Parts: sequence; C-alpha cells; structure tokens
Amino acid sequence: MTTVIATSGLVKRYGRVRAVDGIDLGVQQGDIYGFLGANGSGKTTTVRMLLGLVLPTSGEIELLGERMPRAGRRVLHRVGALIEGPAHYGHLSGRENLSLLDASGRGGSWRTRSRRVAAALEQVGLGGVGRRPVKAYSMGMRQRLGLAGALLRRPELLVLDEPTNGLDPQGISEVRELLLDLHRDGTTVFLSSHLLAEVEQLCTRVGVLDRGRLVLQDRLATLTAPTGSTVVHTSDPDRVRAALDGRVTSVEGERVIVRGDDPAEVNARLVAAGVPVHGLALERPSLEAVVLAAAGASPDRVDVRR
Ligand SMILES: Nc1ncnc2c1ncn2[C@@H]1O[C@H](COP(=O)(O)OP(=O)(O)OP(=O)(O)O)[C@@H](O)[C@H]1O
Repeated sequence: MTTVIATSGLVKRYGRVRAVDGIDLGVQQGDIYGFLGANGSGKTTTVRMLLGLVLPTSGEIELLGERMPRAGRRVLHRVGALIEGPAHYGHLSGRENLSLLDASGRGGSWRTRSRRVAAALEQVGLGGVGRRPVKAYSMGMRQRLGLAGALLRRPELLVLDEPTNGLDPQGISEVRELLLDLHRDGTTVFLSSHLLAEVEQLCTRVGVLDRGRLVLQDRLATLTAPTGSTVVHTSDPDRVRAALDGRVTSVEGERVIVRGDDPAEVNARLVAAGVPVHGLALERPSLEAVVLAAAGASPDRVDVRR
C-alpha cells in the first residue's frame, strides 16, 4: 500500500489559536479520503499546509513520498488542488483563465494546451460556456471552473477543499459522479467537507477533525461495519419479542433490534410464528452516530443535513 499523504504531529498556531493541533493523517493510494469537520475546525488550514501555502508551526508532511514544503516544486505539478473560493480573472473567459493557469504551471507542453483546457472544461460540464467571461458565471460555475483547473494535469492526487460549495443538488451529484470516475481511473482524492452525507456517499476512508484534533480516522467500511444484530421492521414488535425469546435488545416504534447477524434465520423464525415482517437488515451504525460519538460534542458541530 503506497502512502500518498502522511503528516505527523502537524500543528498550526495563529497566536493563541491552535487551528491544527498535532494531527497524524494517513491517506493511501486509491483512497477517496473524506476530511470531515465543522466550520472552523481547521480543515482549510490543513489543506493549505499540505500544499505548502501555509507553513506549519511544527510537525512533518509527506506528499507523494516527498517532504513538504521543501519538495513543492517537484511534487505539486502531480497534484490537482481546489482551495476555498478559487480566484479567477472576471473579464477573461473560463477558457482563457485555464490557459493562463496552465501556462503558469509545470508539466504540460504549450502545443497541447488548448486540447487540455477544452478537455478539462468538458469534464466539469462547462464545455458550452467556456468562452463566456467569468464575471457572468454563477457561483456553481466558478466552482466547476476551479475544479477544471485542478484537473488540467491529469493529477495522481486531487486535494479539494469543500468542492461542492455553492453548487445546487444537480451540480453536487455531477461533481460526485466526476470524482467517482476519476477515482475509477486511478486518481486518489482527498476532500474536505462539513457534510456528513457527502462523505458517506463518496468516501472510502474518513478522518474527523474536531477543534484542530483528529478524533477519528479509519476506513468507512470499518466504521460502519455490522454490529452483530439484525434490524426487523414490523407492525407488531410485541410478537417479535414473544417469538424470539430474549433476543430483542431494543424497540423503537416499528424498528426492533434482535441479537444475531443472520437475517435469514431471524426471518424464518418470525415467519414460522406468523409475525408480520416488513423488512430485515443487518444493523450498521450510521456515520453520523460514529462521528458524534467520536467528536463527543453538540450535534451541530458537523452538518448532518442532506
Ligand atoms: N490566517 C489566520 N489568522 C488567524 N486565525 C486563523 C487564520 N486562518 C484560520 N484561522 C483560525 O483557525 C481556525 C481554523 O480555521 P480553518 O479555516 O482552517 O477551519 P475550517 O475547518 O476550514 O473552517 P471553514 O469550513 O469555515 O473554512 C479558526 O478558528 C480560524 O478562525
């Protein structure tokens, strides 16, 4: 397994504020890593440090196997980045903005520039409007243009700070599809977000930042692994209790939790006893429950809205 991003004891202090407080991130090749945290928890500061835009107070960063910020010139052309509120020249078109960006970076010939720019615009769904001045773009279109900039060099690693900010639901789902496509083609993705649902739908690994501290980091599949119980949906919880003799651990309305990780076995017993069963599934904790348990704070710390 190749490590793509590794930090150890990473700290950033602004005066008395410890914006980032000793974090050890581990992102492996092939991950879609969701870096989750409430507003102000230190996500943007971390992303800026990863890219060499802000110097750490202490700690170490390795990006694609090289020490940052020292190796910035060597590695950054292999990384596509989108940081909060990407800046563009409003009087120039999207195409012209991307050409300028392409010309300012390493690793791409001028001969193939217009082809690269056109391909990136097409990828983010701006193919038809690339000639319009950016001042006429909506916020969502500007965000897409920022993403197109990150894709110009077909990067091995994409580092995206709140990539769906300002997008409508249609735009959010298009970005999700785009990131999944890029991931299928071998790109590792590191994205920060304050939206649990976004991370749950997209990511393979999750890190949770709470007031500058990394309180959780693991594979999503591990965090939401089956608990060993089965959830039964029924209109008659009392008869489930009677039929399963002591195996019911909790009842919430029509949702009954039964000890045992074989829904077929539970179903067979209930059907044999004539209990109406509307649904059965292995019980798994939601990412929301896992995050709230780890962050141990008020539920508004991470935004759970869909
Ligand atoms: N340049 C700065 N000077 C002083 N304090 C800063 C600076 N940048 C960030 N901070 C502080 O560091 C903390 C973390 O901020 P940061 O922007 O990294 O959080 P975030 O999780 O990205 O939040 P958001 O999603 O709102 O951008 C906040 O308390 C913020 O006020």
